[in-house]
Amino acid sequence: MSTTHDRLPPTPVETPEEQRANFFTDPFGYVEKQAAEHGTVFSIDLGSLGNEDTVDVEVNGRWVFVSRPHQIRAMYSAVRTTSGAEANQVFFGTMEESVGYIDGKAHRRRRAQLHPAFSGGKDYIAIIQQAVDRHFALWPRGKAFPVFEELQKLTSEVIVEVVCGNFAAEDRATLTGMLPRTENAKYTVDQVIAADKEIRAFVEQRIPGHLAKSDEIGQDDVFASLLRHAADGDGSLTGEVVRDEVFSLLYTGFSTTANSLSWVFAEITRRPEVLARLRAEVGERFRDRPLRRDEFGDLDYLEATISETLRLHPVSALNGVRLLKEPLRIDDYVIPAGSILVHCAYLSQRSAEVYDQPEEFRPERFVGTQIDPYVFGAFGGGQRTCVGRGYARAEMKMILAMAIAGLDWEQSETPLPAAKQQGIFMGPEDHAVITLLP
Ligand code: HEM
Repeated sequence: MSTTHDRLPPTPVETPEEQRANFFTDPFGYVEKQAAEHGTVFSIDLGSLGNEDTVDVEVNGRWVFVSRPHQIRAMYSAVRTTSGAEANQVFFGTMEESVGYIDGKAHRRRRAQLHPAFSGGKDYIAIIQQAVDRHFALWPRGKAFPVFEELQKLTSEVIVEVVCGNFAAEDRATLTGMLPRTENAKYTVDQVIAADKEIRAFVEQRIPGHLAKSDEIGQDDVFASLLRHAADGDGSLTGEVVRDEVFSLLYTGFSTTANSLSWVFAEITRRPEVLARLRAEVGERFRDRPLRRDEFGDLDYLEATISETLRLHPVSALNGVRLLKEPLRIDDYVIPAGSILVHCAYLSQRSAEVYDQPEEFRPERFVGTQIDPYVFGAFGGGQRTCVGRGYARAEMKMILAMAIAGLDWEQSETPLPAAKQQGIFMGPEDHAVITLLP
């Protein structure tokens, strides 16, 4: 238990309501301000997570941000004394039964059930290539357009195919059309919640039909694979669980990559030297054919450009969140039980203590280097590291390789757009406006 002698992390002078309003208006700007004033460990009151029955709300409102590799290591190593599920409620409000919402053994088992689908089990590369071909042909030529909106359509179509490939074509088209309504700053919170509910209901309605003909349909999408585990006697996979798991994968699967790809476009349309190196590496190879698995390793500079983009533009200021069940010492502070630890990759990845010349966009820094999860935190860390990180990198690599080989665009002369919350995730405020040459 915490005592009055424990040193608590410094906190802003504003009222809790002001802290929340300031953070949610400009998460990156607000954490930067706190780090400049208070150093590498500080807390912001982002509100209780509705856990008043189980934790002390006096401390539950404290979200303690950490951003140095040894602090992040301490946070992720405290597996037995932290809960990701309880802290994740801040994100997964409408994905109640999904992997983000469970801890311990059940969490490990669910991850094992999801893992094969996202680690090479399915040939999603061919799916991506076909979708890219169709979508690139439709992107406007000779006039400025927000590439984020186009990327959302593309990444939704691909994730629907990967997760729900056995749905009827019209159902897949409906889902693909619905998903972008869940992540775009132009929609109100109420509109987003309504879209979440609609999609979950749509998925749920299809469960009985798929169960009935499970012998006929392929087992090669995530939906079918979860239903098979359920049919094999895994009682934890109820209809509600399958519904929420499928929704969580569809949502995280399209929105994160669309935002991150938009940042790549925003960066490379302003950096002719980076684009020239990418063009030299990619060449003509992927204009008309997919990137083969054995060629993935060849594109070091492209891979490094994706890492460098995720370093400067993580999708969130909250890259890993864990509710403390017991006090934890971090540097001079004893963080009380009930607090929520936050791994803030935005701060660590822009710190001169962690990266050399952090403000510069230099993909070279990642070429030929091993990624250290406590230094590069765009995918979170520890036992809950992003389930879809391999898939996300492969999808982004494929789309970018085909864009670099097959599209040409005007160089942008305007400053890089500010980051803006699009839904759960952060993307370029202007939705990354680009102009393709005819
Ligand atoms: C650029 C793309 C992506 C980024 C930057 C990203 C980032 C993250 C982060 C920071 C976390 C939290 C990890 C933690 O708590 O330690 C996470 C978790 C998760 N991600 Fe991703 N993600 C991406 C793509 C995807 C994709 C494509 C999928 C699925 C298709 C996905 C599915 C998930 C799931 C299910 C979790 C929860 C894992 C758990 O709690 O065990 N993500 N992701």
